[in-house]
Amino acid sequence: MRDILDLDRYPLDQPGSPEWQALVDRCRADLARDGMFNLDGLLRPAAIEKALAEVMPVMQTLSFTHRRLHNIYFSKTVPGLPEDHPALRQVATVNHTVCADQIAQSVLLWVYEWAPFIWFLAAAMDQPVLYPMRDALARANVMEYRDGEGLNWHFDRSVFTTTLLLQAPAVGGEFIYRTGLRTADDPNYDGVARLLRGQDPDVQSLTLAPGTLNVFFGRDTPHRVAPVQGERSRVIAVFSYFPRPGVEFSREEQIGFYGRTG
Ligand SMILES: O=C(O)CCC(=O)C(=O)O
Ligand SMILES: [Fe+2]
Repeated sequence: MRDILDLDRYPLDQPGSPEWQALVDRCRADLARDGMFNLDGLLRPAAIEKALAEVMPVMQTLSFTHRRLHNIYFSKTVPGLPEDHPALRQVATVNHTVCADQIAQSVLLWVYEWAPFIWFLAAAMDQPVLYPMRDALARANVMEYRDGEGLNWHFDRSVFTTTLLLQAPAVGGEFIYRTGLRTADDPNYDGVARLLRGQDPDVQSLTLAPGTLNVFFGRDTPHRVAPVQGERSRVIAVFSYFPRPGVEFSREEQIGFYGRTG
């Protein structure tokens, strides 16, 4: 794992050491302030190359083209919300997805399942324990955004989302997010409608560098990826963990996100 992750800078392999605890504390402080934390350069350059060499042939031949109109909830209806409420406004997404079952033996899946990585995330997220998903498709994805493609406004299924950027585009592809828009108790539909109208002053934008680990509260932080411009695509791994074991998408969700069940 030392060849893959920069464990000199980020001692994930020494849980409980003062250096590990300092890193956890730093991530918690960032989360409290920004709703996210970043570990720049966690994935070493040679490992990025290896991950891309493993994933891109699959991306070019077997990826699912995710192209659809959807609302921010990825769900046709929301109980208690009239169908014409502006929070349900439709937006368009196009990108390409490789699922975990298509890259079972890969650097990325190895990182996804590496226990010290999961322990570190649990500590940073203040969770007693975290589990990888059981879902053969959704547990880990690699998404490619080509010229003109992006991912539109949405909330994630998991409380927090973990990404590792593998390739950055020359222009566009910014990660755009709005921290603290809703809570478990307050869905803030009017705030969602204002965001979708482009009138939320608290929207922030982040340009990630390859190798950066980004962790954010995806379930309650609406986010999108701005359209990529130019030849070089944006390629990113997305990992999902849950505080309980055995989590799976519904068949409907699998079809909606991946065009198949698994
Ligand atoms: O590409 C990204 O940076 C975010 C991906 C994402 O939001 C998702 O897969 O749910
Ligand atoms: Fe997301």
